[in-house]
Amino acid sequence: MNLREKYGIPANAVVTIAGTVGVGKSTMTKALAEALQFRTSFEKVDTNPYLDKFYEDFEKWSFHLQVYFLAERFKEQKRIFEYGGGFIQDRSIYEDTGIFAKMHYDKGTMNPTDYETYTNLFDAMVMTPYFPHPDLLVYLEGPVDDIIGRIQERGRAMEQQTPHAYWYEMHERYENWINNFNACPVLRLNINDYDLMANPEQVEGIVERIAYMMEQTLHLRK
Ligand SMILES: Nc1ncnc2c1ncn2[C@@H]1O[C@H](COP(=O)(O)OP(=O)(O)O)[C@@H](O)[C@H]1O
Ligand SMILES: Nc1ncnc2c1ncn2[C@H]1C[C@H](O)[C@@H](COP(=O)(O)O)O1
Repeated sequence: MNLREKYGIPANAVVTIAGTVGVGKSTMTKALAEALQFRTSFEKVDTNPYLDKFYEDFEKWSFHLQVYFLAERFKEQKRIFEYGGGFIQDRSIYEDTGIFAKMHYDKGTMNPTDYETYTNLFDAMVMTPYFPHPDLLVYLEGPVDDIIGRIQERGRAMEQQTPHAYWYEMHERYENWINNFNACPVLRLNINDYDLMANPEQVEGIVERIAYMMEQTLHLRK
């Protein structure tokens, strides 16, 4: 019996992992997918044709990058829908608009017309049958300096060269964003409370909390 069966998590569940850059989403996605025998939906960073350019010149590439991410995430959403669920998704589509696009618009590195075009496109795309909300959003949080340390260690040059002020601002925005998020149920996990790299067996406790949360929200919906 795998952990999904042990804790009664539906085989068609969709769990999305959210949190700031470097917090540990991909690591969590892999661990949960293995534990639950679910498929994964990852952000593809290495093949993204805009990401490097974006970090070099936010103003020039913000719009291109957001449209690219939106298309990629929508394709993934469609794939999840076609398989009938059973997925762990690395980053939610809500963060693209609620964190990244908004942050660059507010900072003046995405112009107002582009921002309006992007948000119109986003609203039109997510309001389709291909866009069921996830059953649960697992939100990873932790001290910003620890997270910056992980970004430095991971070694993506474009992120290492980005001023720390960018990560501080993003971290603060994430806090505000999650406190107001209500598109689906949320399970908050602090990165100081588990370490899946040193102690992979801790995934079971996380699965248990996911199952409990899902059961509670199903009861509430009945
Ligand atoms: N528990 C942990 N302790 C230390 N480093 C970690 C831990 N979990 C993840 N990392 C490392 O932190 C970096 C960022 O993790 P990752 O899962 O890629 O984050 P994200 O997908 O949120 O950007 C990676 O180099 C990863 O190996
Ligand atoms: N919507 C986005 N806008 C700008 N940058 C983004 C967006 N989504 C992801 N990113 C960046 C942030 C990181 O540099 C990489 C991958 O993110 P990660 O949190 O490490 O999975 O893409």
